[in-house]
Amino acid sequence: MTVHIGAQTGDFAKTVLMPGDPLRAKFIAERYLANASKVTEVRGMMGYTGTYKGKKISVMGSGMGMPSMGIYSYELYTEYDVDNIIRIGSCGSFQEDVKVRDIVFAMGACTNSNFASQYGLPGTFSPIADYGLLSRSVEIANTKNIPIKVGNALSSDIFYDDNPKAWEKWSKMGVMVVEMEAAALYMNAARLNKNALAILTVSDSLVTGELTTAQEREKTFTDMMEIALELA
Ligand SMILES: O=P(O)(O)O[C@H]1O[C@H](CO)[C@@H](O)[C@H]1O
Ligand SMILES: O=c1cc[nH]c(=O)[nH]1
Repeated sequence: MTVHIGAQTGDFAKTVLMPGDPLRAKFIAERYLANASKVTEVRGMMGYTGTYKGKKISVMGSGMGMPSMGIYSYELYTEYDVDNIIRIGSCGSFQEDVKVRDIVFAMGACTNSNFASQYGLPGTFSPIADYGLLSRSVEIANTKNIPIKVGNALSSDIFYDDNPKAWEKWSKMGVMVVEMEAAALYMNAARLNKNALAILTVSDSLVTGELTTAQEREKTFTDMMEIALELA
């Protein structure tokens, strides 16, 4: 047990799927996992372990933002011997050709957060996905005939930006989407010699203003969930 996770040693699988929303974790456990049992619910951040096609898999919410993902991923890697964390999140599109419901694999995660300052590096760090997880996820998507995009994401500390046009500068640099956790996950994985990947579904577009509902974000982004389950 940790301060933030109520599970016992051995309760988590080597691979944990992590949506931001704990209700998306519950949905995945109920819909896809056989013999799922709840292993933690401290602070309402539900985590479950069960099997998918005979493989032991866990799924747990990360909460929103880099501090929350920073805490949960660190504890899973260091206290529960987890090797792989696959974030399955929603994101906003920065590009005209990245449409609502498209799936984006975050090869890199730019950030406006100060998370990396803890490492005291003499320069900037580029948080990147594990290549093995990334390349296998591309193969899985191709096999399933699910179209995907692979590219750069922004992990932002800010959802409601004082400057509503701030995203346009990231867009000019080819950054595809914005979300709020991948960079912290990638940095924890790098520092702890573990593996991570963020698979994202576009829930809204900063370009067009199109939006999906909270319920759609919880229950309908199933292609992303199924790719992550095959990858685990
Ligand atoms: O749908 P999730 O995984 O929570 O991801 C995105 O949604 C939340 C903001 O609405 C942030 O956590 C962001 O990263
Ligand atoms: O962080 C996020 C997630 C979804 N949509 C956004 O615009 N931002």
